[in-house]
Amino acid sequence: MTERELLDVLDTPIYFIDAKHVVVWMNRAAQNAVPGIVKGMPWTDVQPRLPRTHIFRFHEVQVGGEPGVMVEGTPSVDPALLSELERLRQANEDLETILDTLFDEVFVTDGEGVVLRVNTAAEQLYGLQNSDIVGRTVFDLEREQVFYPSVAAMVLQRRRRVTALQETKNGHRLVVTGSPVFDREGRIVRIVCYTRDLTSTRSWPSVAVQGVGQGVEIPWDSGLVAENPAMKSVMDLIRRVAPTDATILLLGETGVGKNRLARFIHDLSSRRANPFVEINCANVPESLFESELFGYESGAFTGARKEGKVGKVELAHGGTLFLNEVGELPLHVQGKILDLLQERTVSRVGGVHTRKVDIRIVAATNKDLRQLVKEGRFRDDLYFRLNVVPLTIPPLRERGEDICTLAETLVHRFCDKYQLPRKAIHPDVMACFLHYAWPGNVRELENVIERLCIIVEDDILLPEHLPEELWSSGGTERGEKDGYLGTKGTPDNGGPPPNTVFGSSLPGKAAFQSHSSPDILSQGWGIRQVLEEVERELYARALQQYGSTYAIAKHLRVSQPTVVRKLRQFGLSGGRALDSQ
Ligand SMILES: Nc1ncnc2c1ncn2[C@@H]1O[C@H](COP(=O)(O)OP(=O)(O)OP(=O)(O)O)[C@@H](O)[C@H]1O
Repeated sequence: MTERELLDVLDTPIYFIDAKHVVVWMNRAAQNAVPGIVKGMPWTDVQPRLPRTHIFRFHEVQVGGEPGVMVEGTPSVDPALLSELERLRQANEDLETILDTLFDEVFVTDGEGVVLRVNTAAEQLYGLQNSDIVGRTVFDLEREQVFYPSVAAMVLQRRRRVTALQETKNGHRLVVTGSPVFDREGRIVRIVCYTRDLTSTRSWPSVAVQGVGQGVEIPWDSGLVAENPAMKSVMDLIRRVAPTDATILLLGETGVGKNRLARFIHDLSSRRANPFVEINCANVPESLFESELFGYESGAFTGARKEGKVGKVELAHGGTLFLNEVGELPLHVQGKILDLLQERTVSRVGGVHTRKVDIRIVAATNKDLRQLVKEGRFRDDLYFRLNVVPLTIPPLRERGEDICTLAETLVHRFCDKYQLPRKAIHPDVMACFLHYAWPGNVRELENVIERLCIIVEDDILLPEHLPEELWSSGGTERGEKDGYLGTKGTPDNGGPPPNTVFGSSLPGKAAFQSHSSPDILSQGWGIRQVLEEVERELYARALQQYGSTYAIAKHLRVSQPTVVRKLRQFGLSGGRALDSQ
């Protein structure tokens, strides 16, 4: 190949000009770039016609054995475009740096569930290089159990923010919140997942996360939350037995939702248009039981209404009779209930007639009926009659998935109810919720959240807003029994020593003693003020001891952003310029 043939195959336009400034040769790219330029043309005629899309450089060369010039054009880039590109490159670099300094994992996908970015925290959580995650779909990663379930997949399915518990292949237990980002047409274009690792701070709820998308579809307007697999099984069974007339016995601790489920059973049955009548057996005085249940005829007893009274059983005709707290039924009434269950007839107190009733019985108790039978306080024949379809509702502490979803829906519900802007829940708060034993179950969670929604002015619920029993739940009965690690911790498990604040384990105990001494009472300090002072002191000492906000976060078992916020709040500078915030 000759030199000219070689230049002809190049994409860059090239012109050769001789010593008299006349074009003596040009390659094909040059002919295509500006048609009409021919050999022999003076360069002064050519130059104004050169395309602006190129930058032309001049090189001194020998042309036909004499000094000449080779003009070479390279595509030019708009300087504005160049600086925009540079700005974007810098912004991207900043974003990567910010993401990588975060303690927690951040995971971003597109609207198809393809992973676009993850920060370095992810490598540790999933035991994979970022390059092994980016570009894959969350569905594949879920299938390969790199993590399970995929919260991004749940967000795609539900088109709303989702918080759920997740387990990773290498044994990390995470609380993940995924938020959708929509475009103007309402399409999901990004899902941003923020992850909190709970592995080292608590035991996992006793039921592992499984079966997302399995189980029952609860009617959207039931408002019932059942994401936990054991709870899903309960709902599954309810769905199957509700349409039958089978007697159902709901078992479970106080506040787990027995009442709510009894109504749900009624609503799912063909009796839904007829009455749902509840009698709370714990609230009826023993002497009034029979008349409450079965009614009475006029003049049946002294003090009775002249016109008589229809009992609850008759009122429930065609519908459902809900015997709440059935374990409290007096023995003599138990026999009558047994008759009712067998005969489906009722006779009013003081009456001679029996009436047929068409009722479905749902009963509930938080007592151990078998134990009551053993103690002779509950008839065994009635127990067997009621125990046709027993449904045990797990306590809330065993339903981590439900805690997360309930907490979020309740925050929305109460903020809407009180016409307040909706609040977010900080992952540390969620972790406290997951720690806590919830002796009052869903009812207690409802109360806590309602109170928080009203009291907290910030638009995010933070650990310091929680009532004491919740933020110190690592030391609750459950925490200690199960070996949970909480904010109290123990020296054995790497947490701060017990009673760190007022105890003798920390050096410089004297600093705290002034607050813990009886003097404090005479100073008229409120508990909040005392706690704040102690917290300030603790942060001050941690800052002195560890220096870095990351190290403080690790030792105090809070997130690094919380440390930064606290140090600011208490006016404590240092911490290596707050470790880049
Ligand atoms: N799965 C759930 N989803 C949403 N809300 C629930 C759920 N379970 C219970 N709740 C709510 O929790 C509160 C307590 O529920 P409920 O009164 O049904 O409990 P319970 O087990 O009958 O309590 P008790 O034994 O004290 O009578 C109610 O406000 C109820 O609506």
